Amino acid sequence: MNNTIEDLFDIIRSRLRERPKESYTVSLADKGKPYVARKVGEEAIEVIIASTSEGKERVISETADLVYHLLVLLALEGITLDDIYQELRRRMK
Ligand SMILES: N=c1c2ncn([C@@H]3O[C@H](COP(=O)(O)OP(=O)(O)OP(=O)(O)O)[C@@H](O)[C@H]3O)c2ncn1[C@@H]1O[C@H](COP(=O)(O)O)[C@@H](O)[C@H]1O
Repeated sequence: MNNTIEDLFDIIRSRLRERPKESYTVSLADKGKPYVARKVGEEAIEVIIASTSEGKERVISETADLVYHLLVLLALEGITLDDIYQELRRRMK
């Protein structure tokens, strides 16, 4: 359970390398980085809406969508989770 984000990120990166036809990740990436970045913004707005008016279950579901789309964007940027962890650790007081 603890490594779920790492596992999902590995799957996303392997989809982008191997490009299987049925992959949502590949179809998303094919629309271009600006499109993926906008999806991250949309999913963030959906988290806000869920949090202000739709309840905990919807917040969990929309957060999962947000995390997935953010991981796809990071992969397209060539950023690793270690890069993010390093930055978080640098700020840690
Ligand atoms: N975790 C996810 C995940 N979360 C959300 N989504 C997809 O993100 C989309 C979000 O829905 P939206 O309504 O916002 O978007 P949409 O209308 O379907 O699509 P757009 O035309 O707006 O791009 C849905 O189609 C979800 O299926 C995900 N798609 C894939 N994964 C995982 O990513 C990995 C790779 O998946 P594939 O690339 O499909 O093999 C697998 O482990 C999957 O389980």
